[in-house]
Amino acid sequence: MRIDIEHLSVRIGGAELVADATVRAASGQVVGLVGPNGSGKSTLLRCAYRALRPSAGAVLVDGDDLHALSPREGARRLAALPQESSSEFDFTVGEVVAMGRMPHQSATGRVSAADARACAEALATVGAGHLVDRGFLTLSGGEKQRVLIARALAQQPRVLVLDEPTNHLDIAQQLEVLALLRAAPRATAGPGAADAQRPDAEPGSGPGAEPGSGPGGEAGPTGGLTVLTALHDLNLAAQHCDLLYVIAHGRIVTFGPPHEVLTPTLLAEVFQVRGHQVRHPVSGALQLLFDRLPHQSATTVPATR
Ligand SMILES: Nc1ncnc2c1ncn2[C@@H]1O[C@H](COP(=O)(O)OP(=O)(O)OP(=O)(O)O)[C@@H](O)[C@H]1O
Repeated sequence: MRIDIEHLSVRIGGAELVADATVRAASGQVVGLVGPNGSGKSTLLRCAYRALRPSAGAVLVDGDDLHALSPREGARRLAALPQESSSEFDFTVGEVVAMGRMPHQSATGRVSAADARACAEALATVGAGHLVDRGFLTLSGGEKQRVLIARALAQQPRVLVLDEPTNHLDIAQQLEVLALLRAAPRATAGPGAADAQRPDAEPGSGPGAEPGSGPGGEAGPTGGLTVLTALHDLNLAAQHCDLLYVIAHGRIVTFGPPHEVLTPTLLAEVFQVRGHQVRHPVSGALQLLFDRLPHQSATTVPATR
């Protein structure tokens, strides 16, 4: 199932927080949204999981306007992990994860064997099965984050929208969670899903290209978990995302495979750092090294609002 955020704008109190943003994730892709603080990532994602209604544009889930679907149908298709979602639930971990099953339950709210199985699997996936009887409030920040990811997985969505899922996680857990998100599409995808994750099978990309308009752009495989996630850590984004969209001042400035997007020029213009692309000495994966940009040579993306 794909998600297409089409020409989306958000205006609040006279300010345009997001302007004409188009972000597309084909079925089974892991798509990252990166940008500096205050660039509009959370605002865009809040529209993508229905917490905010856009002023213009649309969020399409498999071609249907998400904001026109019933809440139940929307929640069956799409789950979210908001940025500040560590709500103070006075429930056990098992009860918090079971909340993810609500879109699938009858009006009586009776917990079926399928519900129990989905919750147990979700907790096991994030390595938190042992926490099931703990009070949510007693967990560490990282444990809470993993439980909230489990709640989203228990919802068995086809599209997962996450805002900074690695918040509160130590480095091992950051790598674990992102590997998990990458593995999820392969675990649940239909035939051909693995192909869609190859860089050479990704949509047309780069500045000026229409997102999803290139070879393969409309050809995501059927089935599979589609992930759209905001990430601050550009190295994690580079290593775990098929495609990156870069947002600055509420506008998408470029998108494409990480190695094409995270160029020294873009890192200087958008993130105000001097960046170098290197390869991991063992894995060969793209790595970014940063240092401060000399102040006098800093260039900035023109403000759009
Ligand atoms: N309800 C609101 N009213 C007014 N301004 C808002 C509102 N929500 C967000 N903003 C502003 O919109 C801009 C974008 O905010 P947003 O939270 O989307 O950025 P972000 O890219 O997610 O930032 P960060 O990386 O710091 O989390 C910020 O300047 C923020 O102050």
